[in-house]
Amino acid sequence: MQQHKRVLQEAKKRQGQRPHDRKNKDTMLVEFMMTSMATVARSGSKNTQLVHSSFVPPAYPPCTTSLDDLTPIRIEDLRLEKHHRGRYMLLRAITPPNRMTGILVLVEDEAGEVSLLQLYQQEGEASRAATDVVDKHSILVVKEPFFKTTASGDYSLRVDHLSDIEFLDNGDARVPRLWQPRIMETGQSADALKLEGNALMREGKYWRAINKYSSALVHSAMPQEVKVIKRNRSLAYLKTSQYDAALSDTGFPDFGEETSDKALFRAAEALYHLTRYEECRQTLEKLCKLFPTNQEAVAALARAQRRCDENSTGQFDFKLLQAEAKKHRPPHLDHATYTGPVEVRKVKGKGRGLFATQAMKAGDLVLCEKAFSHAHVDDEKESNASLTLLMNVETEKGFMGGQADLIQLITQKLYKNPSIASGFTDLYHGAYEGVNTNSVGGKPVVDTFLVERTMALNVFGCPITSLKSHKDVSSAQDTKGNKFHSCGIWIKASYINHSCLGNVRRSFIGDMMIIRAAKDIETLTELLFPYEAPDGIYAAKSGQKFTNWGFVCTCPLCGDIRDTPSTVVTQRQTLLQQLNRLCKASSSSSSTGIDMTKKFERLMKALNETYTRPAEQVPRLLLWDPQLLLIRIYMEQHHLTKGLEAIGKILRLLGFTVMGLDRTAAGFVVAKWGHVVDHLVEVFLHARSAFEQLALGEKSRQAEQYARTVYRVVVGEDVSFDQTYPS
Ligand SMILES: C[S@@+](CC[C@H](N)C(=O)[O-])C[C@H]1O[C@@H](n2cnc3c(N)ncnc32)[C@H](O)[C@@H]1O
Repeated sequence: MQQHKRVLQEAKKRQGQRPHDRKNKDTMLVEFMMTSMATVARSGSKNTQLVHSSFVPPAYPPCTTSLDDLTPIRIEDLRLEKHHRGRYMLLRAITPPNRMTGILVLVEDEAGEVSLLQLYQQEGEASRAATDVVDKHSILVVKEPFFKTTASGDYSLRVDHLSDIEFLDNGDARVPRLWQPRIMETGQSADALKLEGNALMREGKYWRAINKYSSALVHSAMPQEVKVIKRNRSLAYLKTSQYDAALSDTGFPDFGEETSDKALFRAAEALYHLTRYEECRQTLEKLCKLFPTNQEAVAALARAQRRCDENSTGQFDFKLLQAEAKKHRPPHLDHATYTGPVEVRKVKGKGRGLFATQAMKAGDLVLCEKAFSHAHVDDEKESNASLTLLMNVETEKGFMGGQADLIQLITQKLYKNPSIASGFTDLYHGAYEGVNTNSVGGKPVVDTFLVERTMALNVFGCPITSLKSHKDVSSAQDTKGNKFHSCGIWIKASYINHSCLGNVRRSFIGDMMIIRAAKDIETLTELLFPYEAPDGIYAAKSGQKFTNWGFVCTCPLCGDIRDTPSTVVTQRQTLLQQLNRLCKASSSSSSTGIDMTKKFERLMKALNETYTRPAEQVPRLLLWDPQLLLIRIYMEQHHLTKGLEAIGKILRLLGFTVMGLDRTAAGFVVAKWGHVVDHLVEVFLHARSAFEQLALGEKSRQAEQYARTVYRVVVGEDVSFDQTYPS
């Protein structure tokens, strides 16, 4: 990062200069082809991790001027480190593309001058081949070109905003004569072009088919023919995830005369992907009525109905969701979002926040939200994967893997489907001011840097499922400390502010985020969860944990960390070390004698005395772990009274208020919920076991209910409870 900063500073010194040491065309061609060959060789070799690293330039806005109002500029006239505002370049690719972090290609202008062109935020190879984006002989326009020095000291045109580039069709009047192919499509009929489009569709070349159909439309004047070509193009748009355009091509919402089943079906598909489930359902109902023998439509209607039900009732088949998350890679699940009784409100000092509009009980479903965008990183797969590393010298932040991929995924989604962009662009994006227009000349404008900033302030890491991480944590298999590389954006959940001691908790099943109340919540309470799970360590820099998010946490735990003198922290550490030694000794010897447990209790008491604020206000997160060990020891030894006492202690350490953890017939009640951790399931199950052995059936059932509630909060559902904890 520092080295690149120096490169950038050096480059800045040359800002505005016209470079006089540009390489000639032949040298550039040879060098480019050598680099391309090396990329291919690297990607083909086994057991190598291909790291594509790239430095993000200082943020700059996309072009918001219509092409008609821009004037041309040639490569020769470009100045270094400059955005040539008000200008455009007409270019032709003279090489096939090379895919690195971006797509690289050599281009020439009409004067035959050559430059490297770097295109960023283009789709990944898996969804669109680089040659489908730009290939040898592609003709394109770069709006307000940015010319810069590359990390290797060469010069390049760099395009970060998708909307700053426009590809021209051969038939386009702006294509210079010199670059026009010998056989022009202008001579072809609309019907012939449509047939070519159909052939490309059959070959799976959807992007090229779109171009063919678009050319056909230019040459067609007959309404019926236009309708057919558009209907065909709508399928190509669906295949390339351009749902707004697909919907528009079907003639939705009135479809005109003689509505075809294909148009209705494609409109319904587009609506489904735009998550407009109710309109999708209505369209399919119409289709089923008009074409009652269409079995595909019947199945699609049933699917749309399920999404509508999930959306309105919050009833999900969680067993199915878990099975799907296990099976699908990436784990992108086909389900709707349910939004519970919540609303966005302003909060003093925090911008906006999410509030409960109804009282909720611990375990209640607040949100079950489908990711707006989700980047899956297979944590188990280590080799031969390509990894993107983006470094922003301006903000001194780096994005790796999932987060770097997410910027590209979101940018593409917004560019392809402007109708759903506002959900994302309305999210908090700090001080970055985006451009105040979202379309120019009927084409969407997407600001990559706004996407990057918004992503950084709203992204959440996620496991493949919280069920898996719960099992890992419970069996002490979690060696990564819950650091997940997959990540995503969940729009509604993004309005939730941070507190280390939140009242709701998020969990995941694939790309579905499930938020449940982790406490009983009163109406109009602000919903809060920890952005990072608190560890209870009293370190001086704990308060700086959230500087990346632009705030300092003021929750009671962080307040206590700040107020606790270092002498107390040292004393606590010494006691904890003694306790750890004792734990190790107990695990290596088969018997855990009375002496040892007494020592344990003494140390725990001494540790508790180092805290001044009641655990009800500030949970003692460092202590529940050893306390759990004590519970296990007592339960193993069938010291049920001691076991129940120890359970009461752990719950109080975590801020719970409980009653009835004894041998009496009085009910076992959690009067107030504290901080929920995964191991609480085990704690309540120990209580169930103790009560069972004491023949206190009702209390045992109650303890199991609490275990299930905690499980629901940490895993997201409780249908898998019996399998995870067979009795
Ligand atoms: C995911 S957004 C949460 C919603 C945001 N408050 C809004 O207005 O849209 C994260 C941003 O909210 C603000 N925020 C979250 N928790 C906060 C807290 N405890 N105190 C102050 N600001 C907080 C910070 O600006 C943070 O970067």
